[in-house]
Amino acid sequence: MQENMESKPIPSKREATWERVHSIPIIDCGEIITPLSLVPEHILVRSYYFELGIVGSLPECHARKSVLDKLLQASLLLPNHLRFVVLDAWRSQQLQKVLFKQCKSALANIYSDASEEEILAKTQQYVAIPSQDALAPSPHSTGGAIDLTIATRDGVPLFFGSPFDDPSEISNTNYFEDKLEKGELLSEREEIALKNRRILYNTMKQLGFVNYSCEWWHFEYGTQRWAIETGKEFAIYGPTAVSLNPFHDIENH
Ligand SMILES: C[C@@H](N)C(=O)N[C@H](C)C(=O)O
Ligand SMILES: [Zn+2]
Repeated sequence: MQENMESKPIPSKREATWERVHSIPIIDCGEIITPLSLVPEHILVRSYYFELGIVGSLPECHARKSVLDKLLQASLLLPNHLRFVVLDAWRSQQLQKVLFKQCKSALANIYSDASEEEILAKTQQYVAIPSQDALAPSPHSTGGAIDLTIATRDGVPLFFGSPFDDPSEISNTNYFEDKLEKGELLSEREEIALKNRRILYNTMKQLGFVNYSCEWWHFEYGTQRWAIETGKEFAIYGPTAVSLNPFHDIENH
């Protein structure tokens, strides 16, 4: 199974604009949002922004129930010595705002000659505009978006070629595939990153997730982007809220 996952190239794609993404209707199916840390034998959860102490973050990661179910099934496709590590999933509006602001100022520092408009456009490549608009939500506010990586069961994070949330071209899911296509030789480390990106992409894809092509770690199910890429007429997840008690639904039945 592993060989297939790491040898299958990631197809290149043209990412839809945010405008196009937000033009897709949403009919929320009302599915519950659930904590992701209750199946640690298959999925590890490290709430990345909480560990960084960013306001608006939670110690737990939450997603829609089907996202958890699919993630669990995808985890069974991973080679036995590997495990998914979820870094973020449902996101509060407050957190989305902080991430947007932080990324914008980091990019403004890097591209000091760029105009405000250019910086804004670049920022939107790496962080969605904070929105809980029922027609145009940021993907993470729906519980259908998930940021994840892979580690070995003995605790070593796999190498993906760029750190999580690095706002640069090397984070493009296809970065190493593109190099290969151009006939460039990959170093040994780059070969490893290429294979690890393929493993993550192909396992998630098999369960119906779509990847955001600027970020090797970002996947969606049930969202507007998912609807575009899977040919659905409408998205099934709109913006939602999280109950801080994971057993809330059980207690209410
Ligand atoms: C901030 C980053 N981890 C991320 O999730 N980016 C996408 C584009 C988003 O904010 O939806
Ligand atoms: Zn994300």
